[in-house]
Amino acid sequence: MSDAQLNVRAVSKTFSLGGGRSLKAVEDVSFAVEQNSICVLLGPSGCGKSTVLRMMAGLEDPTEGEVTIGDKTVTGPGQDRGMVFQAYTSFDWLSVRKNVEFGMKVNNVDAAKRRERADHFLDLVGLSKFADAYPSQLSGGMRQRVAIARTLANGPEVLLMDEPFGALDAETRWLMQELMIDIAEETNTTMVIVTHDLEEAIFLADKIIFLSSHPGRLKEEIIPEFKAGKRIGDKERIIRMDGYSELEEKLMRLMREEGHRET
Ligand SMILES: Nc1ncnc2c1ncn2[C@@H]1O[C@H](COP(=O)(O)OP(=O)(O)OP(=O)(O)O)[C@@H](O)[C@H]1O
Repeated sequence: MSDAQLNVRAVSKTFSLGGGRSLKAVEDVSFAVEQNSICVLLGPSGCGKSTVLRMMAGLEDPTEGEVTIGDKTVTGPGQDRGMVFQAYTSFDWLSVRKNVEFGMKVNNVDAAKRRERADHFLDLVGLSKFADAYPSQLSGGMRQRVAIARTLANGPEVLLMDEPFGALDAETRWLMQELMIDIAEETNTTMVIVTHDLEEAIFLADKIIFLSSHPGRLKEEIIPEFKAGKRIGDKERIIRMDGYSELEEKLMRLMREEGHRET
């Protein structure tokens, strides 16, 4: 596949720790994210997943290398990319609908269009009935759905998500993962998702980028071949498919190797 929308090219990141000390968090990482695909960044804690995602978002500058979207180099945040974090980032003094309209309002989208788009994305994430509620009245999973709807309503080409379901209980997490498959199918948004949850990675990914730790290097690029290029929106089904357990075992082995390397 050569229709990559996003390219991470030979990217390294060294953080200055003060007092003349520095930490190389990411070293010479390259990979491509194809248009309309879901790419999962996986690896042990501290391997640099968030740092790579933040460079894609333009929130950190690479020390070496570059991130490109189409033929443009990323030099800072931009409306072509939307970001969803683990922590709920809703505006608690605004209703759910106003939360989703927020970015559009900043961009001077007219009121009728804002409302129409907000209602569309609230429907997509299953929150139409809660449009007039306030975030404090919602569960964690619902608040994260507000954040996703708000980000999608701004029309990004790429959705960047950093452990988006990390704070949720197992059952809600499961439902959110299934929802993300529906959203990817419906909106054709390219997604890059950071996780350290193996099951989440296998379920969501068209491609898994596995990073090794200290510094984060590309250890393996894995296509879950057993899905045969299709997205399976049903977790119970995917877990029973031939090839699922083999991939899970492989990822567990990679995680264990990297865990041992750290100690
Ligand atoms: N702003 C910063 N200044 C200094 N060091 C940093 C900074 N941000 C990240 N690091 C370091 O870079 C390394 C990679 O961090 P990063 O958060 O990208 O890893 P991660 O794989 O996302 O971890 P986790 O899964 O635990 O969230 C870590 O050693 C971290 O301490």
